[in-house]
Amino acid sequence: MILDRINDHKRKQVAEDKKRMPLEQLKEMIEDTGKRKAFSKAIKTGGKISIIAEVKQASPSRGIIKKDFDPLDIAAAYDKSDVQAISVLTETDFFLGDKVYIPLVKENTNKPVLRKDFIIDEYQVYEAKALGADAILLIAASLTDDELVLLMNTAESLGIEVLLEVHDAEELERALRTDAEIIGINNRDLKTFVTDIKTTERLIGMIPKDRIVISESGIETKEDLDYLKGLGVDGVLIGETFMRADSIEEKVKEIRGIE
Ligand SMILES: O=P(O)(O)OC[C@@H](O)[C@@H](O)c1c[nH]c2ccccc12
Repeated sequence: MILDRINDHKRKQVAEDKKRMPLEQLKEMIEDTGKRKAFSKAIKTGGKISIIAEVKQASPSRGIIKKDFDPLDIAAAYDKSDVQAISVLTETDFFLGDKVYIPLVKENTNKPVLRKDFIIDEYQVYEAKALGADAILLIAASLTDDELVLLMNTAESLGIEVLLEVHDAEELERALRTDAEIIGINNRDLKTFVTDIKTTERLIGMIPKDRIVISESGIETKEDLDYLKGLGVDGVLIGETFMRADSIEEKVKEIRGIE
């Protein structure tokens, strides 16, 4: 299964990273920006659906998505567009991301940034903070309940927010037992790569109104956005559709229904 493969690989990488830069040293690089909750504030618009736009070069299911990939250009386009936050893939071997893309992107925008990676160790949460991320993704399918609580507590202590991703009812039940404020429903099954936007419809009814709900993956058109809005999601996470667009700014307008 691909998710297990990625996580196994990640465990080895984190072990090497810890040798290169021990946690104590990493902690010294963390600055307290005092900026808390920037991510959830930005995506709680109180009205229109919010968009988290992703910086994504490739994926294991699609291969290379964007050939002339320049994270700075993409960040600049997202900065000018009606998107509320930016997700940056930092996983190197399956998604061709890079940790340095976070500080790079932050140079070109003040919008909050989510670190999108396969986080299985506290070390990576400290790293996300040192890189300047406002939020991290945690994937319920990759973590035990105890690991989830530990990583969420670490994030909380650093003033970094968590988008907790689920794909099915069982994962969602586990997520709801934590105090995760932001729940992501991934329409893509990370075990099979099958994407079905109706996943959101199947799960959203279980989620109490006080949580922020983000629908992730496979969102391509204005119709998709309208459909998800109708289901009551607060926001969407979109990567490929923007990466394949000739103009990101035009694409954002198109799916928002702005002429
Ligand atoms: O490119 P898409 O289909 O718009 O999907 C974006 C995002 O949801 C997807 O990249 C994603 C969702 N959860 C993940 C976990 C790991 C890696 C990637 C992801």
